[in-house]
Amino acid sequence: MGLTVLSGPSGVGKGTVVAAVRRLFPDVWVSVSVTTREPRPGETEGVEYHFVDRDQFERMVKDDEFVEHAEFAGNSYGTPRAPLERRLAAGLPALLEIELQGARQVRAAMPASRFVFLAPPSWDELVRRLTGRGTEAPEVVARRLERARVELAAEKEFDAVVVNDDVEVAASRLVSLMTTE
Ligand SMILES: Nc1nc2c(ncn2[C@@H]2O[C@H](COP(=O)(O)OP(=O)(O)O)[C@@H](O)[C@H]2O)c(=O)[nH]1
Ligand SMILES: Nc1ncnc2c1ncn2[C@@H]1O[C@H](COP(=O)(O)OP(=O)(O)O)[C@@H](O)[C@H]1O
Repeated sequence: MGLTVLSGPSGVGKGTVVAAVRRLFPDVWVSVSVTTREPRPGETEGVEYHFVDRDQFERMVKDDEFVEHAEFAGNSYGTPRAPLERRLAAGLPALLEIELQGARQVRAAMPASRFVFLAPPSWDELVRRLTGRGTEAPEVVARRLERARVELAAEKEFDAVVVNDDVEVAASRLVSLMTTE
């Protein structure tokens, strides 16, 4: 009942599944990451992310304010340490949605955590989702697809795999994995 880490390739639907978890299971606590990426339309400071500039991010790294942090497609992302530690110290479950390098850092630092891989129903469906979102320029999509190939190969490092076919089914599977021993 401690920490669950959700990872998976860009475009598989991690953000969508986590949004469904927030909606259907409002008691589940989800860590809010810090990023240097620009907010997308509809994103709100403090909800999807805390948006900071590079200097602020670097200062937070130096001050050891992150449990883990990584570069992804030209931006930095990190998990704030203090709120997560407060949550876990109280014996309550917590969910992180992070990319592969971060998941590996958490595995090294907190090996008792549960690692869940969100997988696409197929490669073609992954390409469709990543292209269909329409929020990134073509070269950014290409960079993310390249990265997705590497991330798909890491599936076997994870404790459990959830296929994101239906969003609500995937959200329910994730939450039941979080709450079973
Ligand atoms: N290591 C790490 N990765 C993160 C963190 N927050 C988000 N990510 C990952 O960064 C990647 C890019 O996120 P984002 O820019 O929101 O794009 P999207 O996930 O493709 O919608 C995704 O794989 C996220 O899971 C974090 O705090 N640490
Ligand atoms: N189960 C699903 N079925 C169909 N489309 C999905 C599903 N889950 C997510 N999507 C769509 O796929 C795209 C990528 O989802 P997103 O949550 O942004 O992925 P990630 O956070 O993993 O990069 C979005 O357009 C989203 O609406």
